[in-house]
Amino acid sequence: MTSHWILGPGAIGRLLAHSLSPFTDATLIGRRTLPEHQRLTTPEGEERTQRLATVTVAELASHPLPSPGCVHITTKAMAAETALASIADMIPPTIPLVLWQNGFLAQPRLTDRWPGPVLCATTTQGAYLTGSDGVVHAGRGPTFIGDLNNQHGELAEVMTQALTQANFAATAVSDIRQRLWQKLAVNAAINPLVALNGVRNGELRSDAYAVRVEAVIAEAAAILEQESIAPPAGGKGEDAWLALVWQVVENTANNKASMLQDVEAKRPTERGAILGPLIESAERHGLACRELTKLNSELAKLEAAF
Ligand SMILES: NC(=O)C1=CN([C@@H]2O[C@H](COP(=O)(O)OP(=O)(O)OC[C@H]3O[C@@H](n4cnc5c(N)ncnc54)[C@H](OP(=O)(O)O)[C@@H]3O)[C@@H](O)[C@H]2O)C=CC1
Ligand SMILES: CC(C)(CO)C(=O)C(=O)O
Repeated sequence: MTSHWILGPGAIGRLLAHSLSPFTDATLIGRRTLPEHQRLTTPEGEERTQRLATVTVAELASHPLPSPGCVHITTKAMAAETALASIADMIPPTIPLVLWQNGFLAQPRLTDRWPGPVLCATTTQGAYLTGSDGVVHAGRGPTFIGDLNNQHGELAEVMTQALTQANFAATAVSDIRQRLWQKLAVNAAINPLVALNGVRNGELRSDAYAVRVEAVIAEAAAILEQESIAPPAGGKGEDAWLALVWQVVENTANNKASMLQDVEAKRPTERGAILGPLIESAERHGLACRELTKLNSELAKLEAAF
């Protein structure tokens, strides 16, 4: 992979740019001008400043760059299509995309609409921004890459090699759809409740919230079965999902989940990409989704007040 454009210079976008830049040609593309000198704080607390190639969409339009080898889209889920549309005239439609969003919103839509290959990544790397020139790499974790129709296995291999060489450990997989939905299920059980109640993940274990967590999992487990998404760790149905969610709550007890961070910053949440596909699937299959719909409405009401 010769050159990478990274569209969406947020936490994941900057982490990717910091990782790739020492090894290959990587350009961060955003809506606003960013300082060239960007600071990365590693999980070990080390600070490194690098000069990253950054450009705005407007600058790209007036001073085109040579076509890249691929475009990583690292916006939030609801912004991915608009972001791609803003540069679509500047790249051949055969360029491979890599979608880094949580949930399952941008992935099926862009797989259907983009003529070139569309890879999807699901990552457990953790990162957050500290102003316009800094990103904190809070925790390392694996990344899995594949495409929804399993037609681009070789490309996924090339991409994971480029990332792994840049110390961004990644593995090509043939079951990315399963993995995206599994992560979505965990996010649906944790994120809306902590965001609505302003609590850290571990609080969900208290009586005040546990019943609602379990109600979400019961609805999600039935929906996932209809979507042919295997329960985690070879387990069976709702119990396996419950065990996974409580394990993640335990492991991330002290975390402020991403949706809570969005609510605190009065930013729109990714509810449409996380709760949306579950509710849409429940409606299609005639399944109950009262708790999921209630969470979605409560979040919509909260966001409307921002
Ligand atoms: N951060 C993390 O640890 C993890 C994040 N993810 C997922 O990765 C995705 C990205 O998350 P994250 O990096 O945290 O999000 P951020 O909010 O930090 O970054 C999103 C970036 O996209 C930019 N953007 C929005 N619209 C456009 C546009 N039209 N053109 C160009 N840039 C645009 C924003 O810029 P602006 O400032 O102009 O709004 C911002 O820089 C999400 O789906 C998230 O769920 C997954 C795993 C871990
Ligand atoms: C698993 C969880 C909920 C951990 O905080 C997460 O992925 C998020 O914050 O979005």
